[in-house]
Amino acid sequence: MIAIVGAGKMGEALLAGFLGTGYTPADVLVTESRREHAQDLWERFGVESVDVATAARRADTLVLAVKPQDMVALLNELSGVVDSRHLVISVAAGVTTDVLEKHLGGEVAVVRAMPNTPALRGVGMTALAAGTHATAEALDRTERLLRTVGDVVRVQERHMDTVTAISGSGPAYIYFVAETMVEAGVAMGMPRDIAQHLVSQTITGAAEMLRESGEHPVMLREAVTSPGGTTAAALRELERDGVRAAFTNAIEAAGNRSRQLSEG
Ligand SMILES: NC(=O)C1=CN([C@@H]2O[C@H](COP(=O)(O)OP(=O)(O)OC[C@H]3O[C@@H](n4cnc5c(N)ncnc54)[C@H](O)[C@@H]3O)[C@@H](O)[C@H]2O)C=CC1
Ligand SMILES: O=C(O)[C@@H]1CCC=N1
Repeated sequence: MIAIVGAGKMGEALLAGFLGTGYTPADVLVTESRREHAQDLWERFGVESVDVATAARRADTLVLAVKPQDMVALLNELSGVVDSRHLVISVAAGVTTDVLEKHLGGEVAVVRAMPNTPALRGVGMTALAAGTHATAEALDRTERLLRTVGDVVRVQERHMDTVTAISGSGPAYIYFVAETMVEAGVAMGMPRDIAQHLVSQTITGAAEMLRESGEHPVMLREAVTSPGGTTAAALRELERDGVRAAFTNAIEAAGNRSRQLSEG
C-alpha cells in the first residue's frame, strides 16, 4: 500500500499517474490537510484520505509531497510512527536525505526523488538518490514505482539541485515558451485555438525528434534553419535579445533556490 502525504499539484499528479498505470484506488491512500481537497480527491479518484499515523500504519511506502517549508513538521509527526519496515520517498525540492533521516530518526529507508508534473500522463521524468539506510532493494522498489509514471534516472545526491532546476521546474519553462508562441500567433491575427494547436503539436514533435534521434539540439535546430530564411531571422533576434543568457541565468537561479531550500 502506498500513501501520498500532501496531494497538491505534484502529489496529485503522482496519484493520477499511479491510478492510470495499474494501481487501483484500493492500493493508494492520501493524507491531505485541506479537508475539502481530500473530499474532492475521494469524489474524483475514489481514494481514501487518512491521517498521517493511519497512513504510516497501513502503508509500507510513503510518498512525501508537502512543500519544503512544511517538511520538517511532517517528519517530526512521522518520527516514531515510521520504522525500518517503511520506505519513505520525498519529492520535496532541496530537502536532503540527511535532513529526512535526522528528523525521522531510527534507520528508516529514505529515497529523495525529483519528479515532474508530466507524471500525471505517464511521461514524467524522475531522478532518485538514496539515503544511507536505503538498501539496493529499496531503491529498486522506488524506481519500479516511479517508472509506472515515466522515466527514471539515478543520480548522486549532489546533482539533485541541478535536476530540480532542469527537469523538476522544466515543464514550466516549456509552458512559458508555449505561452509566448501562442500569444505571438494571436498578436499576428491568428485564432487562439489554432495557434495553440500549432504550438502544442510543434513542441510534441520537436520533443519526439530530440528523444528519438539522440542528436544534440544544435543539430536539429540547424536542420530547421534554411540559409537566409525565416528561422535564421528569428534566431538572430533571440541571440540579440540575450534569450540564451536569460535562460541560463533562470536555470541557475532555480538551482540556487533549491540549494537555499536545503539550508532551511
Ligand atoms: N509542482 C511541481 O511541479 C513539483 C513539486 N515538487 C515538490 O513537491 C512538493 C509539493 O509541491 P506542490 O505540489 O507544487 O505544492 P502544493 O502546495 O500544491 O502541495 C502541497 C500539499 O501538501 C498539503 N499539506 C501540507 N502539509 C501537510 C501535512 N502535514 N499533511 C498532509 N498534507 C499536507 C497541502 O494542503 C497541499 O495540498 C514540494 O516539496 C515541491 O518541491 C517536486 C517536483 C515538481
Ligand atoms: O517550484 C518548485 O519549487 C517545485 C520544485 C520543482 C518544480 N516545482
